[in-house]
Amino acid sequence: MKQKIGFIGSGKMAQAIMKGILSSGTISAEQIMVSAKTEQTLKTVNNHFPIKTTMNNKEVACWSDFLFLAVKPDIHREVIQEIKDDIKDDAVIITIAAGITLQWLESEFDQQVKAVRSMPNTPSFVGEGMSALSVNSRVSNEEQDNVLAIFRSFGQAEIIQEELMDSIPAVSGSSPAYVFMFIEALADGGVKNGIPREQAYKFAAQAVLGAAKMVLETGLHPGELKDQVCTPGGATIEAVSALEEHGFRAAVLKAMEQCTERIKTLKA
Ligand SMILES: NC(=O)C1=CN([C@@H]2O[C@H](COP(=O)(O)OP(=O)(O)OC[C@H]3O[C@@H](n4cnc5c(N)ncnc54)[C@H](OP(=O)(O)O)[C@@H]3O)[C@@H](O)[C@H]2O)C=CC1
Ligand SMILES: O=C(O)[C@@H]1CCC=N1
Repeated sequence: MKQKIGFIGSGKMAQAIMKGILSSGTISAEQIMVSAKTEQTLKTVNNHFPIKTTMNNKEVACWSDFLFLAVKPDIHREVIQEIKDDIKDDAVIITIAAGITLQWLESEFDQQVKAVRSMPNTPSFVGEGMSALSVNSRVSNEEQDNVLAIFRSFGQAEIIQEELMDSIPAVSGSSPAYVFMFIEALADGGVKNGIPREQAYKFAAQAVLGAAKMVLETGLHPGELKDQVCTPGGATIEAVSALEEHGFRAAVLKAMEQCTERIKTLKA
């Protein structure tokens, strides 16, 4: 791919994407330019990635064929006001922000903008991202393929109906946070029983990675995979029983409900 990719905002999510893109080798460092609010962040970015950086959002806007808006939802309006007259006529604008809709982007840019709404996640950093994307009618099939190629360079990506976008953070955008909590808790339990902490993290994280791969690669129902671990009258079913008793699944569903409620309030 030869196009130029810009990022306005270089925080945690943008840096995860940059790392994933560059590690894939699909896009070279010369094809990426980023901006941020502070010089401190751009210095950090430059320490990790040999890419162009600037404090000037307009410079990124007029340079980019694919322009990521990687700022928080409530910063989108001020950034768009600043850059909207500078973007290329055929630029594809990609927001990664929770709650920012395609219709809102179209109205804020006040022109026939090509817009993509996306929800990536931080495992993009290691090339294992999961991103959901919706595009507006002005994005051509070829442009959609290019956007998918960018997102697939750092993990998996799928187009979904925009109506479902508010529900994606709870299941894949935010969920790495709860999975990290789960891994931390597993490791704490191991440490409690005397396993050295570093080994406990490794055993816990590899068990989560392996379990996820089993779901993705066997095609078996997660319940069936769970059943395969539970030896009748054995130890695992005791753990499963205790998790049910303490509302494990209900806690996850409640967390997701609250996450989705919050997304609705983040709409600009
Ligand atoms: N973190 C995550 O796991 C995910 C986040 N997202 C979305 O990504 C977006 C960013 O989140 P996240 O990376 O976590 O947040 P961060 O706070 O880490 O990053 C925000 C970035 O925006 C920059 N910024 C703020 N104001 C401006 C401005 N006026 N012009 C240019 N840059 C500006 C900040 O600059 P500086 O660093 O200099 O202050 C910072 O680099 C959000 O919209 C969020 O919904 C989506 C999926 C997952
Ligand atoms: O916490 C947030 O609002 C963002 C959206 C998904 C992950 N982080």
